[in-house]
Amino acid sequence: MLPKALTIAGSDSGGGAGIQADLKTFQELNVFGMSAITAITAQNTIGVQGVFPVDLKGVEQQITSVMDDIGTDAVKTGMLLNRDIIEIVSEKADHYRWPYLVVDPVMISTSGSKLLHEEAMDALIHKLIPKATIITPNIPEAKVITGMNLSTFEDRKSAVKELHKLGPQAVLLKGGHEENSDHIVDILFDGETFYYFTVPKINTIHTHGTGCTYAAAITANLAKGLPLTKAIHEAKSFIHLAIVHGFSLGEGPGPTNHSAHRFYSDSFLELKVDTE
Ligand SMILES: Nc1ncnc2c1ncn2[C@@H]1O[C@H](COP(=O)(O)OP(=O)(O)O)[C@@H](O)[C@H]1O
Ligand SMILES: Cc1ncc(COP(=O)(O)OP(=O)(O)O)c(N)n1
Repeated sequence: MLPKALTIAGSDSGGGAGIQADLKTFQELNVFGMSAITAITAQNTIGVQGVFPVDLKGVEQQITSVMDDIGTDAVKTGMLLNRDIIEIVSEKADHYRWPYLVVDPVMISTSGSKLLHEEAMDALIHKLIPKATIITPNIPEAKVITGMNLSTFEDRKSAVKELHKLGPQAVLLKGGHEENSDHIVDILFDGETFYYFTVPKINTIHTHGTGCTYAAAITANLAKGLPLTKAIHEAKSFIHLAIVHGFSLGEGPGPTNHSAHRFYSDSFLELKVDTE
C-alpha cells in the first residue's frame, strides 16, 4: 500500500505553490496525497489577486472525512489564514495523534500578500507549533516569530534554539532569503544537534512555491518512514533539482519543476551535513 499524506493549506490557482505544489510533490514521491483546503487564492505568477476563506465547518469536515475513513501517515500545514482555522487544526492534531506533523508557518507570499492574519500569530506559536514534528520557517518568518534580528549566521543559530523552545521536536530554518552570500544554508536543530544543509545559490527568479514544495517533500519522506535527517536530506535534493529546473511561466517568477528529480540519481546532490 502507498504511504499517505494529508496537506492542510491554501489553493494556488496558478499551480506553483499551496495545495497544488504539495499534491504534485506527494505524487512525484510515490505518496498518496489528500487535501483539506483552508482558503482559495486567485493567484498567478504576478501575485495574489484574491483570497477567499473556506468556512470553518468546511475546513473541519475535510479533515474529519479524510481521517475517519482513510487515515494518514503524515500531515503538512501551509497557509492557515486565521486563528479559527489554526485552532481547528490544533484540535484535530490532538484528536487524531498524527504520527508526523510538518508545520510550514506560511505568512506572506513572495509577491507580498498576507496569507496569515496578524491575530493568528499567537495561536500559531502557542497552539500549533508545539505539536509539530518539525517547523520550516524561512528567515522573515523566523524573524516575526522570535522578534530577533537574523543578520548573521550566529543570530540564526540562536533563533533556531529559541524556536525549538516553543516545543516542536525539530526546527529547520531555511536560508533561501540570504542575500549576502553565494551559498545558502538551511539549519536543522533537533534539540541536541545542529545540521547544516549547504548548497550553492542558484541564480534564478523561478522560485515560486519552493517553501511549499520542500515541506511537502519532507512530509512525503516522513510518511514513507524515513528518519528525520534523511527525510530532510532527500527533500533538499528534491527541491534543489526543482529550483535548478524551475521555468518561466506567465509574466512573473515561474514555479519550481516538480519532475526534475526523475532525471537524476539520488546521489546527484552532494550535501554537506555537519554536526556539532
Ligand atoms: N536561489 C536559491 N538557490 C538554491 N536554493 C534555494 C534558492 N532559493 C531557495 N532555495 C532553497 O529552497 C528552499 C526554500 O527556501 P526559502 O526560499 O527560504 O523558503 P520560502 O519559499 O518559504 O520563502 C530552501 O531549502 C532554500 O535553501
Ligand atoms: C496558497 C499559497 N500557499 C503558500 C504560498 C507561499 O508559497 P511559498 O512556497 O512559501 O513561497 P512563494 O511561492 O510565495 O515564494 C502561496 N504563494 N500560496
